[in-house]
Amino acid sequence: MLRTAGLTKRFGGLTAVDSVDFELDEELTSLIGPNGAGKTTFFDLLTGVLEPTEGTIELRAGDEWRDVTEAAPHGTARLGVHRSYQVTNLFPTSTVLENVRVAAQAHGEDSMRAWRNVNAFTDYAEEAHRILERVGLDGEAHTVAETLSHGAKRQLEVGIALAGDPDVLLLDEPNAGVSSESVGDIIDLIEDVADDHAVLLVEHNMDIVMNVSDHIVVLDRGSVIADGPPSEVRGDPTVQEAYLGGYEPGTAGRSGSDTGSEEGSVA
Ligand SMILES: Nc1ncnc2c1ncn2[C@@H]1O[C@H](COP(=O)(O)OP(=O)(O)OP(=O)(O)O)[C@@H](O)[C@H]1O
Repeated sequence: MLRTAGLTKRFGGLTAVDSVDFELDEELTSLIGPNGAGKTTFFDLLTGVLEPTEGTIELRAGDEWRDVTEAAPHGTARLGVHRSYQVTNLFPTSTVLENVRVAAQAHGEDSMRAWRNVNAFTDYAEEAHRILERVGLDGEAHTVAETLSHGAKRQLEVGIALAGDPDVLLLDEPNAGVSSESVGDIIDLIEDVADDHAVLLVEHNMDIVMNVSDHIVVLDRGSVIADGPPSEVRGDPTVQEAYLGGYEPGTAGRSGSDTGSEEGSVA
């Protein structure tokens, strides 16, 4: 679905992403690594927020690979790469339904869908309702977004990303700030969207990562230090030393990185 070759980003003398060769298939891949490893910078490169210093990014379109290295965020979104943001990216005073409907409409107008017609408003609202059901927010359709719990906001962000009808979904810490009771819902949501999207997940909660991932890529100081299924990556001594030293499995009820050093999370 998406691949990079030699992808590099330097900020002055600091190499934040260092010659990364990466491929995302129809699966759920997690990108993990210590704070400052380059995960957010890698996401920013994939979505066109940052321009690479070197290397290429390609997206598969049918049987062909399309070079999207130079694409701006709007362009990568139109080509099917959508991201749910670590920092909340909602219209806070609009309802849950409005947030998703507007995203669906923006995408529909962009892609000039055939069903754009006089009933378009209703169509987009119906699509938004379907998405809300999928992300578990159908009961909150008329709630004002800013009044939602942290967990529900993360669900809404995923809903907004889904409204763009993505092929590739980049999930940026969907568990950040989520209460322990809601972690199970977030896991269910991640697994559900991974059924029909290629998903790249950045997440500090290792219980979530080890549970949901088909594949894990470990970054350390901008470079890939390990790449494989969870069972392999977990036992890799280099990964243990660089990142997983403090990880104790089986504590998935705890929240993510922005609440500090929690059981099940390493940073
Ligand atoms: N705009 C920027 N200008 C200069 N340096 C930057 C910039 N953005 C990131 N960096 C640096 O690049 C490195 C990688 O940062 P990045 O935020 O990508 O790491 P991360 O793995 O996402 O970390 P975290 O887990 O804390 O979110 C860090 O050393 C960071 O200080």
